[in-house]
Amino acid sequence: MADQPTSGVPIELRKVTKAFPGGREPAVHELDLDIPAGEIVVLLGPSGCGKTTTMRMINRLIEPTSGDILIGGQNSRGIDPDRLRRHIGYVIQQAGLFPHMTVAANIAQVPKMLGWDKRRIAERVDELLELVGLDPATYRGTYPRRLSGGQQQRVGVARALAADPPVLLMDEPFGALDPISRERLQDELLRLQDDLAKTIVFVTHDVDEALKIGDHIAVMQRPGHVVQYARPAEILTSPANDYVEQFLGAGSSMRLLRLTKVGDIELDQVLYASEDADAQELRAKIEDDGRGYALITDGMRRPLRWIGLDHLEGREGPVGSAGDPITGALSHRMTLQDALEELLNADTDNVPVVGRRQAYAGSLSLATVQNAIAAIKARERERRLRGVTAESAAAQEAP
Ligand SMILES: Nc1ncnc2c1ncn2[C@@H]1O[C@H](COP(=O)(O)OP(=O)(O)OP(=O)(O)O)[C@@H](O)[C@H]1O
Repeated sequence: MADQPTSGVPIELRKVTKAFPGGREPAVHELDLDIPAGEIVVLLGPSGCGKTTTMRMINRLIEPTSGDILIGGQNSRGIDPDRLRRHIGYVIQQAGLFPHMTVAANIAQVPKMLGWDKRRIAERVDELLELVGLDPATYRGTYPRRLSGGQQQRVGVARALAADPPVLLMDEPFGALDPISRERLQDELLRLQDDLAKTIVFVTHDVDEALKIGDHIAVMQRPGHVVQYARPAEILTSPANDYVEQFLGAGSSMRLLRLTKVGDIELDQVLYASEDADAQELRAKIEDDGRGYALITDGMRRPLRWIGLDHLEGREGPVGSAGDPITGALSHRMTLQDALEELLNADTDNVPVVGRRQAYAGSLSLATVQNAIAAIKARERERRLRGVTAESAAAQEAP
């Protein structure tokens, strides 16, 4: 097995149409879509808008009536369908595992077809089980019926990744799971994708799922075409038309909170110092800063304690162990919604945020979150206004 996973390749759909015999309208109609390498692109839309048909044309489970699909620049019509499918992982709802095969045998299907030797397959199966968070010793010999829905889905993902394909197609993979397992698997997919950088086409009709996991979202409408193709924040703050707006539904502020990561907003820069800092020098800095407190960090800049002027009163030499231990820290990867929950339950108004290697990156308070949401909305209003002005100017110039 190569150490570096094979990263994604771009997929291009060029005027792709699928008309099923006897259908009143085509399932997919002249669809153009550029799916960048290494991104998660979500096909989002109501039932019957052609999401599954689009996806299944990519791995040629369904043949387009017309149009072309290029995978890594190569026209899929020229690739043998079996060969194509070995290079495209496919994950479906309820995993679709073979019940009479063990977990290991299910995962090993494609490597076996590719003629890998037994040892390489066994090593790969264990590696993949680890990757999707299942202990190999416990699960490799188990049968699917003994697994929970979430565990089955993890095995489904491991199976799709078995031969390290550059492309993954995921058709409502978490649709049958309870909300908690579903969230967990979404998080894990994002974590995996950080390392794997596959090109992932993901079908869902769940708006929140799309906003959370998509790098880009293609909002589809019947008959099989794309009405808006943009990044999640843009779809949320400037829906292309009434159809998209209605499909997204109400609650855009709450969705913005879910969509925005703590690391995306401007954090409060509370003064920080190490335990070695001179107590009286720090005291002077805190007085200058005006906030009345600072954060003490260790040598790796990891937050340890809050310190106030009273803790430093009369203290000579280094700060040492003075101050009150912090009761928690927020990760820069958390959504603002999760951060808000923590802030509401925190003992202090400000909570430190940690970035890579748990190093202090800034602080967050309720007021900071509120300002950030207001700023995102104001930016968007301004952008829309500019768009409208440009449109009316163009209309006036028109003969
Ligand atoms: N094999 C088929 N034969 C005839 N019509 C089909 C076939 N497969 C899909 N269709 C029709 O094509 C249209 C698009 O179906 P498709 O399954 O791609 O939609 P979808 O957006 O994935 O819907 P869902 O969310 O319900 O899965 C629908 O009108 C469907 O009835």
